[in-house]
Amino acid sequence: MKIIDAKVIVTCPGRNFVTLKVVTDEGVYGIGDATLNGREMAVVSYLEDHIVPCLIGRDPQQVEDIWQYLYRGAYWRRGPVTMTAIAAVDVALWDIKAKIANQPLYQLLGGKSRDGVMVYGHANGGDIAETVDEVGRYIDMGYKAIRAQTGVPGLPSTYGVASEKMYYEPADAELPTENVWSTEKYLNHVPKLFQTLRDKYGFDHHLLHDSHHRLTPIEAARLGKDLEPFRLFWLEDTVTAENQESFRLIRQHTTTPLAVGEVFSSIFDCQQLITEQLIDYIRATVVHAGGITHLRRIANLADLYHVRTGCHGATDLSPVCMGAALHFDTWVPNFGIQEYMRHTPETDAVFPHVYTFDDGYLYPGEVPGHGVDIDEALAAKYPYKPAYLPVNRLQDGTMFNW
Ligand SMILES: O=C(O)C(=O)C[C@H](O)[C@H](O)CO
Ligand SMILES: [Mg+2]
Repeated sequence: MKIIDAKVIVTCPGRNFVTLKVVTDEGVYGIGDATLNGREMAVVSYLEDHIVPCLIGRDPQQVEDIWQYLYRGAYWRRGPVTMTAIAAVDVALWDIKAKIANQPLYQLLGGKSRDGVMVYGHANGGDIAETVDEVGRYIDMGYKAIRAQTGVPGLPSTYGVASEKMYYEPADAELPTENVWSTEKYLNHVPKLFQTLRDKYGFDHHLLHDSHHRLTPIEAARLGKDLEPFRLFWLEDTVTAENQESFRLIRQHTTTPLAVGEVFSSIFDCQQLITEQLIDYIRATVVHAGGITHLRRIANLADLYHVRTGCHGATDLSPVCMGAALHFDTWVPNFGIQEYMRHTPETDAVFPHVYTFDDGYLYPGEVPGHGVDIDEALAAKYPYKPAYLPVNRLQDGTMFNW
């Protein structure tokens, strides 16, 4: 069997998605997600100009060898653009392998470790009262775990608070929108949200929160301590993790479980975080961390150190990534949770899929492969639209982390 074509498809059914379709001489094809929010076209070029020519004529069943060829062969290792492009190839090849085997992909990884994949949804509101109502809505939909984000008084906008409640999309403009941030206001407000949520709904549901890389280690330690009485499932992305050892300080001060890693692209971004047991959940994903082949290495390392998985699953990760992630989650022994932000009906129509949600769990489905396809004719009706993620400034104008 040989690869005869590899096509990069860019579509914007409300937001941009980049998809790689790898076609074989026997007619079997595989699909991989290559979406890197706000930097989509860099991955398109990486794939079209530098990867596709190297794929033609290769045996698609040599998934590991092709991964190594693309990773080692580039000489310039790692980085989000490279690893997203490699991930797209990897997932497409796993899809092909599972289709040839006539098995759902999780069977090739080692089979089922659980019946369903527990997911968390995103409840958010402009103020505490609205967020509390939204959490109630998620509980009514069957969710066992809910991330709660609220607007902060005195700040015109806050990360995680959306007008379109079910379909959060932060990449909202042709040039980056400017947001304003105050750590003091945020730190004073967030514990009140979780106090109100636990008072109203009790302790039967998992609650999560995302600080979106805006704190210093000592601020994160304080927030973690303040949130301890409310028993969070996790506190996410308190601190940017370029400096992995900064998590030591947070760890020394709080028992609130810590999650990080949605922007990680390789095992080296989290090696110290994992081996020193500085985190509880690793959020690296199939699409941004080198595909199933590389994410599996990260998860296996994490398993040795009591770290569980909690894959990123925002709307900018396409249904193709979600499908692949659900097969991974169904197999991975040290599974923690899977993020699940729903895609719009327009996106779901472009990417027909067999995964289903029921009572707080997602199920990958039983068809051969990862179970997600692309309707190319429909995709062509939604041309690429430039869209950037916002940037963030402190109240005095200083550039900050978004
Ligand atoms: O889903 C999350 O936890 C996020 O933080 C979402 C990110 O802001 C989003 O994926 C950026 O593209
Ligand atoms: Mg996050």
